[in-house]
Amino acid sequence: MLEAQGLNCIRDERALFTGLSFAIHPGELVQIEGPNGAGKTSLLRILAGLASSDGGDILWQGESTRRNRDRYNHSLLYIGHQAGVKAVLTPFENLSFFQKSSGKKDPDAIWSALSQVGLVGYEDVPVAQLSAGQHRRVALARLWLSDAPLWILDEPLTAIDKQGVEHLTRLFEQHAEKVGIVILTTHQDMMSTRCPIRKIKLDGGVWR
Ligand SMILES: Nc1ncnc2c1ncn2[C@@H]1O[C@H](COP(=O)(O)OP(=O)(O)OP(=O)(O)O)[C@@H](O)[C@H]1O
Repeated sequence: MLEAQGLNCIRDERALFTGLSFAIHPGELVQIEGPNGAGKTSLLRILAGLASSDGGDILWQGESTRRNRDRYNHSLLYIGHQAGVKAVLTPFENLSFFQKSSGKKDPDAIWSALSQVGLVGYEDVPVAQLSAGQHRRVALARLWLSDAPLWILDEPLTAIDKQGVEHLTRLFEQHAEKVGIVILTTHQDMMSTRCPIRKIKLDGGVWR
């Protein structure tokens, strides 16, 4: 379970949210909603440990993430706006690099992930030469390679076509069904058929 306890986030002397508290259980698919500038990315970065809050705490499996940062980092996969994809490398090289970071070497799994995101045939093209949607797909292919139970995804559907959005939505549902947790932001409509999407809304310093 992931718990936010009384999180405050002040940016540029503006309170994006204060006292934000929630608990997200295994099996939940959660969308953080709100208009541009409401603080969605700020919240996801705080949850992923990439930015500091201005008060409050985050608990993973009942323990403060400040106390056991390594354990928490191994439990989560964060894909943000800067998707961590190296433009000079090919999709295959990017995914090999990601795999190695978790101590694995499994080319078959990389081929399978490339197939899931429709990039077989582009595996040896430098990412810099790919389209925006294909670039995003390289980043998202990591979802098929990750064992992390907690996925924190900032706008994963941006630049993805309609069919891709449907395919990713099925993947998010499957991850939740396998008692994972998916927390994401998107401005697109997501039609989840197998798993209700819980929404947490940020708007002008208030949340619900
Ligand atoms: N490090 C920072 N320093 C100063 N201001 C920041 C910082 N990070 C975010 N902000 C400000 O906080 C506000 C919220 O930004 P954030 O990116 O979290 O919004 P968002 O809800 O994700 O927006 P969008 O829907 O446009 O992606 C913005 O006004 C932004 O300029």
